[in-house]
Amino acid sequence: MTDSAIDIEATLDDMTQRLRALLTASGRDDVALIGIHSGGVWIAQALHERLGTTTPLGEINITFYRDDFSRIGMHPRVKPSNLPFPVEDRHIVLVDDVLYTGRTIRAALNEIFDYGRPASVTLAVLVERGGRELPIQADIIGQTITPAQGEHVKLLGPEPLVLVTKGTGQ
Ligand SMILES: O=P(O)(O)OC[C@H]1O[C@H](OP(=O)(O)OP(=O)(O)O)[C@H](O)[C@@H]1O
Ligand SMILES: O=c1cc[nH]c(=O)[nH]1
Repeated sequence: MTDSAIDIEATLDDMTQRLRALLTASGRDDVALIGIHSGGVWIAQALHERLGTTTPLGEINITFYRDDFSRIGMHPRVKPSNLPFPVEDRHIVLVDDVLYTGRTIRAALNEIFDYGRPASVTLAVLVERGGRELPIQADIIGQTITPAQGEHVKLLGPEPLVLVTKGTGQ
């Protein structure tokens, strides 16, 4: 089996603890979680279970909202978004696996706001790496990693969850 670049289970436990503390401190105990397809949904599922959140998990697929959509087009079998709760006035926790340029989060926020106006959005990511191209930061970061120039990190899953680092051309 491929070795994970980080201990995912321990990182998820630690994120859950910090997220719970943050939500309690800000009076946002009643939250709805939304994972970004696909790795973000796996992380959101893990946090949803650990937090014991009662609102069903939401999933969004940002394909239509990507700022390079006209360049890459759409995969014919793209999985649709599913937000099984009203977004209006809800405290949302948006979850993704990797935060890099911030463009995926920008697209996800646009999509969420098309469903309604949330009371707040808290961002939780498993890993963040440098390279932001937009003024977007996460509230909860599992691990900060510094891949070498040209390396790409990817979360494999859903079972087991493994974070791999690949050089360009591999
Ligand atoms: O901050 P950014 O520069 O937007 O990068 C982060 C995004 O990149 C990856 O998704 P990707 O679109 O590569 O697809 P994947 O979920 O299939 O890996 C990852 O899952 C994040 O959603
Ligand atoms: O390294 C990276 C950069 C963008 N998105 C990823 O998933 N990994």
